[in-house]
Amino acid sequence: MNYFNTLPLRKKIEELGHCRFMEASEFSRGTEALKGKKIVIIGCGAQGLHQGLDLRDSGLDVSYALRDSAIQEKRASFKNATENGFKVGTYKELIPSADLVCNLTPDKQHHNVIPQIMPLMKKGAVLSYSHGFNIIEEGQQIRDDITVIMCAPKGPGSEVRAEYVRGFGMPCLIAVQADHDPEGKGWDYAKAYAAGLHADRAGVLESSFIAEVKSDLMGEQTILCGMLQTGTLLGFDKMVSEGIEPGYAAKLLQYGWETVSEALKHGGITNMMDRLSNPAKIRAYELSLELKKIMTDLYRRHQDDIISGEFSSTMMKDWEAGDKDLLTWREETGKTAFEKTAASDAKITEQEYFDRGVLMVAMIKAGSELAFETMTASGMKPMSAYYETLHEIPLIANLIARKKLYEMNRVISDTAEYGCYLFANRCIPLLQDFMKKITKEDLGEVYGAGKGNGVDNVKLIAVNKGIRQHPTEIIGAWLREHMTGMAEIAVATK
Ligand SMILES: NC(=O)C1=CN([C@@H]2O[C@H](COP(=O)(O)OP(=O)(O)OC[C@H]3O[C@@H](n4cnc5c(N)ncnc54)[C@H](OP(=O)(O)O)[C@@H]3O)[C@@H](O)[C@H]2O)C=CC1
Ligand SMILES: CC[C@](O)(C(C)=O)C(=O)O
Ligand SMILES: [Mg+2]
Ligand SMILES: [Mg+2]
Repeated sequence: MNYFNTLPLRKKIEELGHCRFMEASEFSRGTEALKGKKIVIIGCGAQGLHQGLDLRDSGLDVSYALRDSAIQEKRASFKNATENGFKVGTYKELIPSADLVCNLTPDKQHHNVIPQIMPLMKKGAVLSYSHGFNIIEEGQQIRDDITVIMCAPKGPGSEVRAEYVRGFGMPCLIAVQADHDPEGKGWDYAKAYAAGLHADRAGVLESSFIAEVKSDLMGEQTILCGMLQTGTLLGFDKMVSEGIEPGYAAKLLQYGWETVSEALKHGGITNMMDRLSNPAKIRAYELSLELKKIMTDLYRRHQDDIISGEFSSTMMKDWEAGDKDLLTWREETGKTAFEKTAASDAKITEQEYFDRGVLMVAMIKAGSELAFETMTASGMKPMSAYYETLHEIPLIANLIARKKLYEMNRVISDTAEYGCYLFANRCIPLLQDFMKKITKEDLGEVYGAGKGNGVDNVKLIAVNKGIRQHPTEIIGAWLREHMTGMAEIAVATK
């Protein structure tokens, strides 16, 4: 049963808006609450492996409980854990002595996994999640003596590790589930968990399971994955139809998202737009306004379906059908011309990715502002919407640079992958007419080459104002001031 839908409106609003930026001083005890405690992670995939490596490097005692078949067949999860020197055991061997059990199995498995592990957990143990789907959308019941917490990194597992290794961290939302903190230790555990991932170096929000799940689903379906998939597939076909060499088009898209969105991390949309020439900036701004107009209803539809539970019930029907839709969509994506075209070895400089990628910049701007606006209009707070949109875009774009859309959809959760295809399959037809007006100058060639940097002052001032006054820029500037340790990512191609 959908837990969110059982709540009175007052409670829904309160939980959706639960968001407080946690000060560095609140993490002064670091990982102390978890020191000497047995942490058992279930599942050793995208989040499981990388969180485990971070927690161990932070001096904590981590081992992995895997299902019997994974151990017997020495599957990837078993290899991930053992080759990294972790202790591995069955549920029966490891869970009874665990102080903290981290459920890092795929969301679609939670309703199977939790009933298996719950009887094995010792009295008063803590159960943690990195996403609220099972508790909120499925209404999973947990034993009364168990404390239920969340530490949800706002980025892919591989990047949770990469940011830690770079000396920074991944922003996290932490939460303690309502009525599931019988000993009052939930927040201490959640804070220590976040500190173990070095999330406090990037920003930790005190949140709720509800705020996390409703914002996370929205971000991943729209701007983070669905929009990048949409822009990539449409952009590639457009460039090729305009006579741009396919290998070059593939390269511009594969590495372009990563390169242009890196500018976001450091200076938000303002900085990304400032990387364009004046005429290109005005063009990107105008395209982004048009895109926002066309896509507003689609973004709202996705958020509305997430809030009402329509999205989760549709996806759960697909789980019951053996992932019929998911697997079809995955296969279709694999067969697209973009996925099948290898990037050429043509040299594209870092600046050229901006100059030749005006449409990509416009899509990132439109998509991230729209997702931010839609989330905040639905009761989620700006800080949380910022992490879920702007901060995370480059972290997802990195995955496309590595191995195209395949890599993005492989690394993100099953829930995100499903939502990504769902959105892209709706957005691609919606943007057909818009794409007819797109020229090679908007994507593929240098915008306004040879025409100089001159523009109308009044227009430029209005555009700059429009960019800088967006609420995502206001909260972003404040949050970035707290991210002093952020390290630059080495962009794949410069
Ligand atoms: N992917 C990401 O980057 C992010 C994920 N999250 C959340 O983290 C959680 C984990 O997701 P993610 O890391 O993507 O998951 P993965 O799909 O990467 O990993 C799943 C792991 O769980 C194991 N597993 C699968 N099915 C079962 C089962 N029935 N019983 C026991 N173990 C099983 C798999 O091993 P084996 O099959 O060998 O048993 C595998 O090691 C989810 O709640 C997700 O929403 C949050 C933020 C980002
Ligand atoms: C963007 C997808 C994500 O929410 C994530 C990496 O944060 C996921 O579920 O994988
Ligand atoms: Mg997420
Ligand atoms: Mg997610």
